[in-house]
Amino acid sequence: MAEGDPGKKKFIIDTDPGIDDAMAIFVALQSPQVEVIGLTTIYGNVYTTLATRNALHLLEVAGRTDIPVAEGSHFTITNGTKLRIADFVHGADGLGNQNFPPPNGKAIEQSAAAFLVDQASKYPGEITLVALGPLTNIALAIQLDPAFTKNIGKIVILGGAFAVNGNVNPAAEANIFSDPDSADIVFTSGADILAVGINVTHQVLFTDADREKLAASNGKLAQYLCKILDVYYSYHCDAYDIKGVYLHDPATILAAIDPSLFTWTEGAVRVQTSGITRGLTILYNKQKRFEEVTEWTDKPTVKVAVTVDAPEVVKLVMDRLMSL
Ligand SMILES: O=c1[nH]cnc2c1ncn2[C@@H]1O[C@H](CO)[C@@H](O)[C@H]1O
Repeated sequence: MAEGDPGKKKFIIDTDPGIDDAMAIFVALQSPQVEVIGLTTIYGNVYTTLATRNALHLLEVAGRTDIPVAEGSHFTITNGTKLRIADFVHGADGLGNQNFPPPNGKAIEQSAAAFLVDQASKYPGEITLVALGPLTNIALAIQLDPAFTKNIGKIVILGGAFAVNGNVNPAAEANIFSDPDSADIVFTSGADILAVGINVTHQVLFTDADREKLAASNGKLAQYLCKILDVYYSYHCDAYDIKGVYLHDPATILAAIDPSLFTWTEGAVRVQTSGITRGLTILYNKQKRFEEVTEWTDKPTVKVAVTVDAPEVVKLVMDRLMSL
C-alpha cells in the first residue's frame, strides 16, 4: 500500500463502477493533489461482486494495482436484498458491455466498513472519503466504530436531489433511493459532510464535442473511456433527450479536491425512508425557527452544493483524463 505523502490529500473512494465511476477513479488517480489509499465497493450501478471486479480491473487499466480494494456490503443496512441495479445506465457489466477479461488482482480480506474504520483511525482527520454509490458501507462504518465520524476527515457524497426531481422517480436520486436508511444515518452522523446532488451535477455536461476531443487524444485512459462511454451516451439520449452525459461522479471527485469550484449552503439533511417519497432528501436551511420541534431540530449541519463552475469542472476532468 502507498504510504503517506504529506503534501497530498488521502482519498478513499467508495464506488459502484459504473461508467462515470470509472471516469471519477481515473480523475482521482491523475490528480497531483491526491493520493488514493483505497477503493471500497458497493452495489448500485452493478451488484457488489461485479463492482469489486470492476474496481480491480480499473486499477489494472490505470497501472495502479498497488491500491487495495475492499469489498462492501451485498445488501442494504436493513438487510434488504431486492436491490435496484442500474444496468440500463451502464450496461450489464457496468462498463459499457465490453466484457473485459477478469482482473488478476483480488480484494483484501477486510470488509469495506472494517477497512474504512481502520484507515480512519490510522490517519485521524486526514482522509477524504468520496462516496459515489449508496451509503451502506459508510453507515456500517459509523455503526462499527463510534469514533469513525470523528476520525474520518471529510465525507464527500454524490447523492440527493435537493429541491429538484430525482432520477429514479420524481422524489429520489439513485444513490439515496438505493439505501435511504443508510443515507439518513450518514447525513445525521455529525461527520464533516459535503453533499453534491443531481441538482448540481446535471449542470456538468460532457458533450459529444468533448468525447471527440477525448477520442482524438492518444492517452491510454482516454482511449479506454471512449470504448465504454457509448452505452452511457445512449442512455442519456433516451432518458433526457440530450447529446452528452452528466459527470456526476467526476464532478464529486473535483468537489472533494477543490470545494471552491462549487458554492455551498448549510443545514440539516433528513432522508425519507418509506412511502412514495422514499429516498427524498430534504435540507432544512435554518432560516426559520419553527414553533414545533421537528425531525431536523438539533441535527448536525452538513454542506450541500448549490452551484458549480461547470466549464472549469469539465476542463479539469478532460485534462486529467488525457494525462496518461
Ligand atoms: O436514471 C438513473 N437511474 C439510476 N442510476 C442513475 C440514473 N442516472 C444516473 N445514474 C447513476 O446514479 C448516480 C447519480 O444518481 C450516478 O453514479 C449515475 O451513474
